[in-house]
Amino acid sequence: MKIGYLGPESSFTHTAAVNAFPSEYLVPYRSIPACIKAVEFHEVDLAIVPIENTLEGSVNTTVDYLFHQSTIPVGAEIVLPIYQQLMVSKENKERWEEVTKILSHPQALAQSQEFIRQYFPNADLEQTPSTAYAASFVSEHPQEKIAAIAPRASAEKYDLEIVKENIQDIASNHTRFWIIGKDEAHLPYLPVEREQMSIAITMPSNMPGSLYKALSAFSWREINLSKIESRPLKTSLGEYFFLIDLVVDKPLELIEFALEEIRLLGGEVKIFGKYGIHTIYGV
Ligand SMILES: O=C(O)C(=O)C[C@]1(C(=O)O)C=C[C@@H](O)C=C1
Repeated sequence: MKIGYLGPESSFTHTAAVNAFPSEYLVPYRSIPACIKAVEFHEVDLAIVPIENTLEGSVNTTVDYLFHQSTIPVGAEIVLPIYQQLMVSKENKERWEEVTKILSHPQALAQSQEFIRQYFPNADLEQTPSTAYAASFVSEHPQEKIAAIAPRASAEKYDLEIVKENIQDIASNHTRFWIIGKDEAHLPYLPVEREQMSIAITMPSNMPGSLYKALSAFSWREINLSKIESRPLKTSLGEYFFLIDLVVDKPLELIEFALEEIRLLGGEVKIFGKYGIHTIYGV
């Protein structure tokens, strides 16, 4: 089986992929849309993409692409602890405080903003396609006064020196990843903690209390929501869809009835998938 991921090797997504699929063939891609397209064009069987982080919230690129441009189902979720490290070339390890530019993926820069404000308030911040890409760039430009924020695995892979450890704004930082694709996602090495369903609903714009009415379909059936968030529909100002995660601890029929009730109210429902959540520990 071929599994696409946001590369290069040693990115957080790569770590999630290695833990989920230790013996499958992993294929790196340069962006999240490229990973999703690789599934659509059958270049890979499944892909793994980040969906949400404790500190920074939803990964909008993933949410928007899956909502607007794709019908690929979600088959499983992986939760990975995220520790950000500041790393420089071996040549710069004694003078890391002179760094004038920090490179990383926007999510990693945002997750480390308190650290950056405290230690490098004047540094330029440059966004890269992934954390591992930032680390590889630093290793290719060893003389430049630049640093990368990336995983420990990237420092090992690109022979960089970690000069400040675990610089993310909170100790307990996690990212959720979705495994997407038509094929079933079998993860024999990672036990399922619980089941969840993710959906997007769009309610008629001129209906007072439409969100309240939609949510009551879950409420009176005692279906628990673990997330609700609005995203722009990209049609006009004030038009949104709602991304909702439902806890699946009751018969599925009950959820199906609730979704049917929302449709009868005039709402549109897109089901991303019903899937198991697997947490990776000790990485
Ligand atoms: O850049 C990486 O290493 C990634 O795998 C991407 C990504 C993300 O998009 O959220 C994954 C986990 C971390 O939250 C930071 C970055």
